[in-house]
Amino acid sequence: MERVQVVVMGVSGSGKSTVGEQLAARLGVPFVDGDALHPPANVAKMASGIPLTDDDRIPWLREVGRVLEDTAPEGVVVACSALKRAYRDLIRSEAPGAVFAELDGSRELLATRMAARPGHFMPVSLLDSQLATLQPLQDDERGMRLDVARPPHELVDAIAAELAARA
Ligand SMILES: Nc1ncnc2c1ncn2[C@@H]1O[C@H](COP(=O)(O)OP(=O)(O)OP(=O)(O)O)[C@@H](O)[C@H]1O
Ligand SMILES: O=C(O)[C@H](O)[C@@H](O)[C@H](O)[C@H](O)CO
Repeated sequence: MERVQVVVMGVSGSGKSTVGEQLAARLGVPFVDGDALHPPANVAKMASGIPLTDDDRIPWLREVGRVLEDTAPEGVVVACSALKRAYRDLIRSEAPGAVFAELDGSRELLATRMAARPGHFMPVSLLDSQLATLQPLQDDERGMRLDVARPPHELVDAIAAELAARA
């Protein structure tokens, strides 16, 4: 198998962790949750309802890129919001082979899923800022966009098929 360096991206509640973990298992590569790479100060900020700034995110995005590049020779799946084009450019500067799978959903569906999720640090009140910050994947970026109204196993199938078609 070709080396796979996949970023499962999207706003909070879009299913990055759920889909990313299952995709990694399907591909037989490690899974890393980008939330675990945030410095504690970033998590504390989000938990108190304050959106992160570019300055908060930039060192974290570099780390995401390094993890994509260095984790394992067979590749890795990383869950990372990667909301702006410039953020994805930064990740690609560390990991040029990165492919992005963007999880898209309506505000209503995302808010419902966030509210139903117990014990997570991210408040639903930050969803609007996440959506306002999001710059969807552009045509010249390697990747794909998927509708999160579909069940996780279908999303995993679709991403795996697209990766296989590109290999
Ligand atoms: N495709 C799906 N269909 C139904 N429920 C889903 C789907 N994807 C995720 N969920 C559920 O929605 C909630 C949010 O998913 P998850 O925590 O994976 O999102 P996330 O993007 O990783 O969020 P965050 O970045 O805020 O941690 C979870 O309770 C999860 O079980
Ligand atoms: O860039 C950001 O604002 C963050 O990465 C968020 O997206 C969260 O970490 C994540 O979604 C947890 O809810």
